[in-house]
Amino acid sequence: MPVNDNESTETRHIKIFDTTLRDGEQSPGASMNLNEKLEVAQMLVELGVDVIEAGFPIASPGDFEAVREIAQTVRGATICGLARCAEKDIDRAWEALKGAPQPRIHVFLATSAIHRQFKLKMTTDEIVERAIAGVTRAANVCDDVEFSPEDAARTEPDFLCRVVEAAITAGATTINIPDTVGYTTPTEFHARIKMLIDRVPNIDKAVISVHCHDDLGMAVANSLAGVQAGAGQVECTINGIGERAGNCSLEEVVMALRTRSDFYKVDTRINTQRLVPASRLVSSTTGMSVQRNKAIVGRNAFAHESGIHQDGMLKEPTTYEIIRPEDVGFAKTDLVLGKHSGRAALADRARQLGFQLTGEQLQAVFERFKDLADKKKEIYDGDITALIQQQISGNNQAEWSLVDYEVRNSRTSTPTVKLTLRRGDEEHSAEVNQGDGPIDAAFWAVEQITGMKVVCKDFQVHSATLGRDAQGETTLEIEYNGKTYRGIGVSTDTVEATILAMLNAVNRIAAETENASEA
Ligand SMILES: CC(=O)SCCNC(=O)CCNC(=O)[C@H](O)C(C)(C)COP(=O)(O)OP(=O)(O)OC[C@H]1O[C@@H](n2cnc3c(N)ncnc32)[C@H](O)[C@@H]1OP(=O)(O)O
Ligand SMILES: CC(C)C(=O)C(=O)O
Repeated sequence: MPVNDNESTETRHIKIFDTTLRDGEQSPGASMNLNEKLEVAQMLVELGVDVIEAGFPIASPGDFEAVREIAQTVRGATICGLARCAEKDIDRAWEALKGAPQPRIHVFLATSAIHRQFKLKMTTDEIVERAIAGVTRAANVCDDVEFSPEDAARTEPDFLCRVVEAAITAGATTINIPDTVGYTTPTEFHARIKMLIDRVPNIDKAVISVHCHDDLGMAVANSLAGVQAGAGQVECTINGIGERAGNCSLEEVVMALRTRSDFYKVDTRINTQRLVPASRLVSSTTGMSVQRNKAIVGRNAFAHESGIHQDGMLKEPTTYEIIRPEDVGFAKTDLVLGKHSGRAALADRARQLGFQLTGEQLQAVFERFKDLADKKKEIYDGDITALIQQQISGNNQAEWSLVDYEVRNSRTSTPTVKLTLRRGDEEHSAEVNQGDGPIDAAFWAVEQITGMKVVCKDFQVHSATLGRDAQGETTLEIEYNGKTYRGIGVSTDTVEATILAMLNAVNRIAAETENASEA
């Protein structure tokens, strides 16, 4: 068995054994029906996995049927069925698998002292005998037999070597070393695989496999340590689903092996561009959503919100990304605009939206953008467009600007609006207690401060963006001295959007009046 500890220069092929349909399905609530399993199995073939563990045929008629259907119809990967070291399990597994071009029976028996004493109530000799009997029965019908000493990571080293040697002699072609309860550590697991390679005399007759659980969040790290020590197969699941905290995540282990091939010096057959579609399919099929910050396939895995990172990404993507998003099936990097973003990302988005902003315009939009980002979790393109349009249409004559406002309103009382505006260096305030509602009251307050009596000809409010925290856009037309002026205002608060729209229009009037007096 060639060992790829760092000094080796040889590239080894690592088999990817996917157990989404068996161990993954053991996640509470993740059961899949026959059609769903077939769809996932097809996706696994597209992904390029070497082995699909399709189920545990003795578990139920449905599981049997799914393994049988997958064995009959899915081509391009070894199809595997799980069995206890029990005649009826092995026979049932073979019944489901036979007919597949590349069938595999996976026989398991726990070997650790805890499992022997409390669960199986068997001595070490009985375990060895039972393992031999199970593997022999499977090998009599199927050339490809995998044996797993369940809870191997907690099994006494000498006894583990004894069982593994016996299983290989009985015909096992793959020896899978499970860390069934996610207890081991990378250094310890590396040593365990190395020990088997060094001490089991016939180990070169079998491929060593690793099967790690994530109870301490180390399933991927432990699997990688196993590969580094010489394992040739990794057992894993899409999105890391599986018993309890789950299994080693396929997308993470594959991308770690690929991204750090300089270190591991191995390759896999996985078509990595299918990782995100596979993750989405399994998530929608099982109803188990993927957390946003999940490595490789999470929504945030290639999203950047911080200004310093976005600036780096715009200059050179490798500053903050070690994987190209397209390589795992994302369309592109996502530069999310939010409260941590800077001018570089805002200017870039403005350009993408078709606006060429001057330095001054960018600065003004940036200040309003930061105010908005403090109020809103996500800033959409519609928000940015609204901010820019407002700036472009109003920035030349921004004579009156909003400082603050306060609204008091109820179903039974007349609304009150306290408003403060700035003109030049001076602040002007008014409190009005009149109007049909807070928006009408806001109109009165603006009129009172600016001294402009206007007639509202048209007034519309609509949502400029999506979601509960969407920005409202107010557009209005007012008549002043026989002329009509338009105004636009955008805010998450419709009263504020109205005041801003009103000021937008009022400032046009003020600019015109000023120009006329200068002429
Ligand atoms: C680490 C793993 O992920 S192993 C796979 C775990 N997955 C599952 O268990 C899902 C499918 N399981 C099932 O549907 C059921 O447990 C069945 C059909 C397999 C068995 O059901 P039952 O016959 O009712 O047994 P039950 O589940 O209650 O207990 C398991 C029995 O298998 C025995 N057993 C456990 N592992 C093995 C093994 N590898 N080889 C032989 N016997 C075993 C247990 O000792 C126990 O036997 P006992 O009833 O004589 O004490
Ligand atoms: C059946 C074996 C491989 C298993 O799932 C485990 O030990 O976790």
